[in-house]
Amino acid sequence: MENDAEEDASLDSPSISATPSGSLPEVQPRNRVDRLLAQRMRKSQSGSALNGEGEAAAEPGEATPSPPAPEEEGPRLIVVANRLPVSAGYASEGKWTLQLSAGGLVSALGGVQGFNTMWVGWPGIFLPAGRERDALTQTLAAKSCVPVFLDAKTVDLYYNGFCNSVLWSLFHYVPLQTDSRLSETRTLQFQWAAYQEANRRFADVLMRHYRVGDVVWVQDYHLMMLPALLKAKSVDMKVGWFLHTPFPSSEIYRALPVREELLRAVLKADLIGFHTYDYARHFVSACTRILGLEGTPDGVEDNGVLTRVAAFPIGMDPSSFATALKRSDVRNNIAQLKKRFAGRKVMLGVDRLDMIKGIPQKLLAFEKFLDEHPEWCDKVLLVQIAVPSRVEVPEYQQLRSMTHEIVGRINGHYGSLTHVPIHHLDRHMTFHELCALYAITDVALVTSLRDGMNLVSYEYVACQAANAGVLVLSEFAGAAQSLGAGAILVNPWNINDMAAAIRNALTMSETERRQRHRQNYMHITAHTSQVWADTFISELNDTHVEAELRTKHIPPLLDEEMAVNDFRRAKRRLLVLGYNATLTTSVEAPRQPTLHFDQIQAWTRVNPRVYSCVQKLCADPDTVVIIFSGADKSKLEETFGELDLWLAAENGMFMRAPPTASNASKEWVSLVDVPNTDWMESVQLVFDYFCERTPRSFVEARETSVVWNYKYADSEFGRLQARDLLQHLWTGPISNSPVDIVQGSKSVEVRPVGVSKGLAMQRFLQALAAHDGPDAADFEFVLVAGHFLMRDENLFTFFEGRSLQPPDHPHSLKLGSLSQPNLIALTAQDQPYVCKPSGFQSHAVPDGK
Ligand SMILES: O=P(O)(O)OC[C@H]1O[C@H](O[C@H]2O[C@H](CO)[C@@H](O)[C@H](O)[C@H]2O)[C@H](O)[C@@H](O)[C@@H]1O
Ligand SMILES: O=c1ccn([C@@H]2O[C@H](COP(=O)(O)OP(=O)(O)O)[C@@H](O)[C@H]2O)c(=O)[nH]1
Repeated sequence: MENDAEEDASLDSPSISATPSGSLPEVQPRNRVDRLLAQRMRKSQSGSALNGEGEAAAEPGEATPSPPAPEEEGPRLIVVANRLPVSAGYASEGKWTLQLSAGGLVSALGGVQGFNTMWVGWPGIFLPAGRERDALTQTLAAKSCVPVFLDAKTVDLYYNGFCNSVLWSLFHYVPLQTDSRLSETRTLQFQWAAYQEANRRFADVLMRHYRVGDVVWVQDYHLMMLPALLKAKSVDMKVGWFLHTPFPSSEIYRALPVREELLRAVLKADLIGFHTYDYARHFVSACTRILGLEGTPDGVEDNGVLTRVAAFPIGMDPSSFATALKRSDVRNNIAQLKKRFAGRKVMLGVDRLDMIKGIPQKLLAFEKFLDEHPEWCDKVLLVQIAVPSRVEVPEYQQLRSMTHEIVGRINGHYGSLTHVPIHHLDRHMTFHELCALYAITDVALVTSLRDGMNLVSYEYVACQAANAGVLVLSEFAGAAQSLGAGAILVNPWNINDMAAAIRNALTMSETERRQRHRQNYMHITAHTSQVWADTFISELNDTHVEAELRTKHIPPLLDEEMAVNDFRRAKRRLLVLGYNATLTTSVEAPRQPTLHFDQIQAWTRVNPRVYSCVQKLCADPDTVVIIFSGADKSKLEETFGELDLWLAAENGMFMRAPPTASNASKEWVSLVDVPNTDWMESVQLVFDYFCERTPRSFVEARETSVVWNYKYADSEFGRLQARDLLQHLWTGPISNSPVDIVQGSKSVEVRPVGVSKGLAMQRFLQALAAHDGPDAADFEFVLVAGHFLMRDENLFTFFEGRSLQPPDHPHSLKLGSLSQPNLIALTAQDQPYVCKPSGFQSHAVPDGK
């Protein structure tokens, strides 16, 4: 596309960054975070000299990007895209012309105002370091653009190769091609290496310009590694990623050889956006099925860290088209075109010449229509703009030949001396030429085989206020989900259906046309590119603040010595201890393919040193100990039954008081209502089936829960099996049962809904007070140590911010260490407490206590 750059963007293009004020957008504050941001925005707006002087905002559709504002105060929006909104052309020594780049991404972002925006991207030209590169950099700086220079080889492998032959194809449901030559395999490796290298170059350039507080918005499939690279350099950076193409079904995506690397890298962003809910759902499903992560209604969760995933349908700027249609040159153009095509209906196609746009299918449907309705032959014509795109890629070159062949055939067959059915233009139109064409068209044909959104359909609607022309729209374009009500939807693979749709559109009554147009017009004016950008950025700010708040919940490392002192000083103490992997000695399971839970039970032993420490602690009348475990009652009883401590089995489902506690019996009591367990048998059957398929995994069947554990299996294979197992469970035995599925690091547990350690802890404290008197639960020191899962074990939140002391007590509870993700510790002192992942055997039991 960059090759046919002719016009100067300053004369004939929508504004790409009309931000004379350099201000952030005024979005309606929705919550506390929004209000804070809105305050900041107002501050930055009032500080803006240009705004303060009341300079008019640039006219949409006409203005050039605003000058850079490197010295301006306040956060900026940094848009990082493969391509800058302008592509460079050499004029003369030290002089460069800039041409607006093509495609919906640039059109949409061009319609966005109100941000202090800086662009980072490739300028579409190869230049060695030196005077000319410096001159171009300066020219671009005047448009708030920062170039990332790439060499020809990198662009070929990264852009033509990995981006367009691999990712673009696959994301549009075109299967990856395999060549029998060994060199082809190497090519993919080189392309992948170049893709990573190019992403690193973008990251390096961005980091040279980034200022703390800036919002970084990464665009599209070209830069999927960028969120990870940026976060590695600055963990606090606000990073959003938006995909402009479809995200395919995980069944398609999983064919990609580097599927995991790309997913993991984009997941580092704070917010991930797609055009439609379907694409977002596909992405979440790819993360759950390929990475084994958990999909939630808000996004994807990895060990307690959430990446927000949501749909943000893009739009365009209808006002720039309305303004353009009033210009005298555009009106003259409209008049000329009307005169030229008088007496005939005009159909229009505007596409980059791309396989996904379904241009051959459109032509074939037109041919079919003419064949079936010869009476229309000299009464209708199709203007097809096929903008050259990615001209270096062989598939695009083949498409061009094929398209020309079909056009030639149709024109040869159905044309006459006075009429040419298809006006096919292999060229880029200027914005104002396009406006005129849109305005005189009776029927627009958008026949994409797949399309992220398709803004041409929006633009057509924007220019049809007078005519109320008909939009024939592929059901495979993202736009079908927003403009489907007013358009005639077609399956582009069904040529007969499309031919019928053409007839329907050409003969539709004016009343119906106006009704359909009104429907679509309402949509495009409500869902503009401005709304899209404002919503995304506002959501990104919120998400980032929420993530920071969550991170603050992760306590700092504890100081061991201080913890011991705190323990000594405290008058009353509570120790909440896990069992498995906290008090036990780890053992290597024998290398046999089949393992049974009974065997595992037999090997699992409490570390003798730890046991004697726990014994001493229990003997202390001021220290209360409770062992909190997923294990069943019998195991806990057999191991700790003689000690003067509390036991909570099956994650708090059952509790037993110490044998010596006053009024205590050796009876287990249920902490929550004993649930219906009708589902257990069928779940166990599924688990058994997976045990057979997964060597060295085993099933633990308890009274009210069942666990499939693969900690001794091959971890990679186990993870894949766990993913499959989850699918089986969700669609099978538990689909209507009152259960929770809890995914551990190497296990899957099904348990009654609502059983949680937080709730059980609350019941335990009540039981303690009932047994030992109302003061028994007044602790000055609390330690919780165990390999508790982050998501389901809400012990953390139970203690967090809670003072077990009377309000005037000097000690408040404080969160402790996370020296290992699953190990938590709390203390009642001001200073945090140390607890090592190896358990607390080395330090938690002070000598002489
Ligand atoms: O930069 P190119 O390789 O020349 O390609 C042009 C752009 O094509 C793609 O556009 C997509 O974005 C539109 C706006 O969101 C959407 O309506 C359309 O369906 C997509 O195809 C590509 O995603 C961009 O990155 C390119 O710049
Ligand atoms: O000759 C042309 C053809 C297209 N476009 C613009 O290119 C964009 C195409 O965006 P769309 O979302 O339809 O598809 P994409 O090309 O991004 O896949 C639209 O804004 C068009 O106005 C243009 O400026 N000149």
